[in-house]
Amino acid sequence: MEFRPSIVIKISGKFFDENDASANISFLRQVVSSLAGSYRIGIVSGGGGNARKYIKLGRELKLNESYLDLLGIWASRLNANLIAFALGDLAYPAVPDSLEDFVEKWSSGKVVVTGGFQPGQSTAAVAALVAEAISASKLVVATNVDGVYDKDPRDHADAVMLKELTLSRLREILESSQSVKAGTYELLDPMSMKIIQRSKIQVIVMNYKNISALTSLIKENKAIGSIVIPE
Ligand SMILES: Nc1ncnc2c1ncn2[C@@H]1O[C@H](COP(=O)(O)OP(=O)(O)OP(=O)(O)O)[C@@H](O)[C@H]1O
Ligand SMILES: O=c1ccn([C@@H]2O[C@H](COP(=O)(O)O)[C@@H](O)[C@H]2O)c(=O)[nH]1
Repeated sequence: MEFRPSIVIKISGKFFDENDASANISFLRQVVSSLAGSYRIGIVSGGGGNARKYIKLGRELKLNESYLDLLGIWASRLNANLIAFALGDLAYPAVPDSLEDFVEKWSSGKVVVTGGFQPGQSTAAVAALVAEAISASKLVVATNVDGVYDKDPRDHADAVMLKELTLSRLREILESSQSVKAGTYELLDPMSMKIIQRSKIQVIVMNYKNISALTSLIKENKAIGSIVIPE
């Protein structure tokens, strides 16, 4: 069988909270179907508004962080199931619950869609772990901003987008917003950055509104969003 390079696409949970979420998912399906003949694709989805809603309810009920994370994991798995179902025959029809399970399902040759694995991390860490395990050539982080900024663009109108940056610079930028509390992770959590560093995974952060550009990003190496150099 012909070799197909592997890529991982991490979709922010915010993707599922947009008014046009079903149109977004249809676009994603078109892109995945146009790439699947030449690339092996792993998809990781975030938990989004559902995760935050259930984590907030759990926090009001004084549940511990581990249970709150589990609620977030279930929300991310719900989103993952939606994508897997929408991809139909292209995707493995069940969502993995661990890295071992992911690898087993990956051996089917199909697209594998996953949510969270275990408490204490975000789905960005899952994406990095999966990318490492399948030796992905790229990890694409599709989120609700155009790339990595020198500070959080949600809070700073003068934030400047960086087309290229090192992982160390990204770590410095995200340092002040790094948290390991359920539902509060932003963009890339500490665990994801450790894995990216040790396996030298190339990361591209882009806006999911531009999802149709994924094809030229993957096939032609077109510069889109921010590229994070793992050094
Ligand atoms: N320096 C920065 N550059 C870009 N985005 C940043 C930065 N600092 C913080 N952010 C925030 O990170 C958010 C993106 O994180 P993202 O939505 O990918 O996380 P997620 O955990 O996958 O989402 P969710 O929790 O909704 O599932 C942006 O909305 C942005 O406000
Ligand atoms: O492996 C994982 C993945 C996720 N969580 C928890 O779920 C929420 C939602 O995931 P996001 O990546 O933030 O969208 C996350 O905040 C964690 O609380 C987890 O524990 N383990």
